[in-house]
Amino acid sequence: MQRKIGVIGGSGVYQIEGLEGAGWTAVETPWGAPSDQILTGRLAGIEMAFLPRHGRGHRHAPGDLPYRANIDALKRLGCTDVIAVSAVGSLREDFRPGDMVVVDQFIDRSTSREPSFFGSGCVAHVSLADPTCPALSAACATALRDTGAVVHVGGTALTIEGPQFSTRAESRLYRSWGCDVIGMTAMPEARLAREAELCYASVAMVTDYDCWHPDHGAVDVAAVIAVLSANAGVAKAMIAALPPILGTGRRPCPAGCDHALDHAVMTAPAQRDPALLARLDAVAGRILGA
Ligand SMILES: CSC[C@H]1O[C@H](OP(=O)(O)O)[C@H](O)[C@@H]1O
Ligand SMILES: Nc1ncnc2[nH]cnc12
Repeated sequence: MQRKIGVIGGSGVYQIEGLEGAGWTAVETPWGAPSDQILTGRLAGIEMAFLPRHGRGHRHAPGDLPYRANIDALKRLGCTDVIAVSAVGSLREDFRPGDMVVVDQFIDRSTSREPSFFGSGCVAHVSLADPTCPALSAACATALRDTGAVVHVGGTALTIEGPQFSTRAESRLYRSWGCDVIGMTAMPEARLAREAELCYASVAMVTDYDCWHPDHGAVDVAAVIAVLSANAGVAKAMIAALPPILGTGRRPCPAGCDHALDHAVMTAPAQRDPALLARLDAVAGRILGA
């Protein structure tokens, strides 16, 4: 099987360079339109699909993002792997602005987002115990080290609803929970990638210390943009370094990300809603035969 890598670019990452045969494509999905057109092409022989999470020009707020359409569109285009790039605040002293964190756990404090492709008419429960793909995450960590960035492997990301940043009391609370970084978009993106049987890795750039740190001012957008601008090349350099690490071919995922739905669907075949099954054609066609 050929590998195809989807990249979801976060704040400050609205396109990637160097793709052969590059072109922006509009993708329709049963869940609506994705955040933007998708840039496809090849990087050192690997098929790539890049989607700016907030759209070019940063049009979409984190609470209103078409999370389901974004993941469906990447799956529909044939992506096997998704690398999600995000700007995050740090909740610990030793994760400094400019550092990169390969996140491997999430706590979800978002409040008004569609968290699943499934529902009444086709009920499914996938495991999220280990929500990121270890092999893809390890490849990202290797590629990041090649860029010379300071890399932290492993970390728990807390997702807030936003769009406001947190209060100091919330920031201290999340630290007391053992969270390492804070952002607004990792959830439900990671949930949906697992339901769509995609290998998913979360690569976060630390842009600030949120508002808990006594020696740093509270986060604001100017501070985030200053760090993103100073480190703009890191995420793109990571992507450029990935092809020789990953290779073009793809074996079954050792962690089983690509078979996440094997024992997940509860609804008896005769009770399944044909309209929902039709919407699940790309995401769950492998097991539903849709
Ligand atoms: C400009 S800081 C707030 C904004 O940036 C992050 O976006 P993304 O995760 O897409 O990089 C954060 O989650 C907020 O949406
Ligand atoms: N401190 C912070 N809180 C939430 N999202 C962020 N994105 C970047 N910094 C953030």
